Amino acid sequence: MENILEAKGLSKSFESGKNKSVEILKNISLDIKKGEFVSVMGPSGSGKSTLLYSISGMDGITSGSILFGGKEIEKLSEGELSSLRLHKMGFIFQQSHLLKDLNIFDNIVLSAYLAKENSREMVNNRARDLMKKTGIEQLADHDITQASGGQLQRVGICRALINNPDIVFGDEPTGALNSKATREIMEILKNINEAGTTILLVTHDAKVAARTERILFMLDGSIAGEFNLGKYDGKESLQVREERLASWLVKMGF
Ligand SMILES: Nc1ncnc2c1ncn2[C@@H]1O[C@H](COP(=O)(O)OP(=O)(O)OP(=O)(O)O)[C@@H](O)[C@H]1O
Repeated sequence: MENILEAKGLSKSFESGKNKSVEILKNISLDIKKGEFVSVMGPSGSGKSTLLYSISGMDGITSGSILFGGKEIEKLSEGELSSLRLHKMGFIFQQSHLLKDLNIFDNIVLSAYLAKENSREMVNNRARDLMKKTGIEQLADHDITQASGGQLQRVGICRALINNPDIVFGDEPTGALNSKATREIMEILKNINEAGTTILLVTHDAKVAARTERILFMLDGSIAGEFNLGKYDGKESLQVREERLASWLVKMGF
């Protein structure tokens, strides 16, 4: 399968005090194939979120290169990069970052109205379809204050998918949810992935990672190892996947 995303020799440093910088990502190279469902695990502070924001072009890098669909994203202008993020990428965060002044439906469609790629009618139909698939169709007119954490995360998923992105990035997308809502959100992501969308998640939760296909383990700014569990297609129980992943994580010193 073709790579959708590649990082080559990616490093990133942050300024820390006068004339000092600290290297957070250290010479990382990785490939994400089209249609893969990948998660990134590792101890707190190992650089997982920084990796996600760097390879999605949300945050700049210090050296190396990132290729999206074979194109080097650092060579894109700010306008081209925003267009790439708007049309080809979707983002789901731990907190849904929704706009308080808009109802749930308008939060979902906003970026598609801005993208102007499709008519409002088409966008509205897609939003309704996504809301149905994620089980929140009854919430269209509600304020975001009237929804539960799990419902808001579904709104965040609909918003991330409204422009039919090629890849969805998630930073602890189930981090604020209880275990039932986590399972439901992971089931939705599994369906999205089966429909062809590539997904890359950061998670600290082995139960979440066990539902993904390949797990990258970060340690101190580097990818210390990866574990290929294969697609979660029902051939093997989730419990067996969790056990296989847990024993690998122990070997990795997690
Ligand atoms: N904007 C920033 N400026 C300076 N240092 C930063 C910045 N963002 C992150 N860091 C540092 O980079 C390191 C990695 O942070 P990052 O959030 O990527 O880790 P993480 O593995 O996602 O952690 P967690 O699991 O706790 O969310 C941390 O030491 C953090 O303090």
